[in-house]
Amino acid sequence: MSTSETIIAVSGLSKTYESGFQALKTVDLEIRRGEILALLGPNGAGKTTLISIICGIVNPSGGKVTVDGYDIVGDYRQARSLIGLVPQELTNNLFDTVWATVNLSRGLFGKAPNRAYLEQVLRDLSLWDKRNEKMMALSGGMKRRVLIAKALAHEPQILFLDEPTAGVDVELRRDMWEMVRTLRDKGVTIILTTHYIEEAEEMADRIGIINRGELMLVKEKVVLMRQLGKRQLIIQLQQPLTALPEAVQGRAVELADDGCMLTYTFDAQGEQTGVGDILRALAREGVEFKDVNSSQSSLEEIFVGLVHDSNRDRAQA
Ligand SMILES: Nc1ncnc2c1ncn2[C@@H]1O[C@H](COP(=O)(O)OP(=O)(O)OP(=O)(O)O)[C@@H](O)[C@H]1O
Repeated sequence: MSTSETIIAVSGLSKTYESGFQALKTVDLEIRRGEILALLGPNGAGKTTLISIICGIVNPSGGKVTVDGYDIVGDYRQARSLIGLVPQELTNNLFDTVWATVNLSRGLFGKAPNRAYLEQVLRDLSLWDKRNEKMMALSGGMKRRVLIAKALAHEPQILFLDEPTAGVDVELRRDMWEMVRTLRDKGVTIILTTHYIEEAEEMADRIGIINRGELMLVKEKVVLMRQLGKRQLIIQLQQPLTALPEAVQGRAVELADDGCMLTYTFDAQGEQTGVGDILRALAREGVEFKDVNSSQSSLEEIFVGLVHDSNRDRAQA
């Protein structure tokens, strides 16, 4: 096994479906061993297409992907055996039991039987008590848990989760996050696609944003939030103001909430935030504060801003 930092290398990857629709346009991406990478993007952005190509389900139209050095086309079996995929859609044979489903999946990858390992996987996913039940008798949430167990059955080094928590209840979502963290602690590389930005915010080490078949950026989550996030100082006033105080005119200060609140937006990265200046200037003018606090824009605001700006630029082009 290679120990290089990159476990999946995607270069110049493109996909045009038979309909002529170009779902991916020259994607380059290096996924690091042991990281949790979240791929965010609106509906139809190309997330599933990208994952499906890496997992060997969809053929690329151009470019190259290697998984731990194995080419996904030329060395398909080796590459695929390193990967577990939890797809969006339920794909199980409804007449099989939970145990048979998971055991069969392990066998398909040519792995020797390992009852103890599979028992642990089922226990971790709260499925052990259901092991003898037929798939058709399970609830939707339980079926999803089986999809995860199936993906883990052959002890993959890499786990892809395609919108793992779409439509699942709070408990399953929490269990899934817990499981993802445990797997990461064991060194498994995890790639998840999601519409839930808070999920990426909570879980990911790095975040990739896909829009219209293009990977717009891939960055460390903390860097992304620091670079693109804006901070805001929110000042609640004792007495409403009818106009912006002169001392803060020309600064990024706005009067809101019928004159009862002042907001000051500043660059979170800047060396000088200007917060002290603003507060002193207001105090000098006799403005009295009821409450002062600050907020950091969320990943959701950053994401919406980025995708919105890019779509607007395209429309204007
Ligand atoms: N087999 C196919 N033939 C033609 N077009 C397809 C095919 N599969 C996907 N597409 C199109 O490619 C685009 C990207 O789809 P994809 O499923 O990769 O997006 P996604 O980002 O995963 O979206 P979602 O968040 O809705 O799952 C969509 O416009 C989709 O309609």
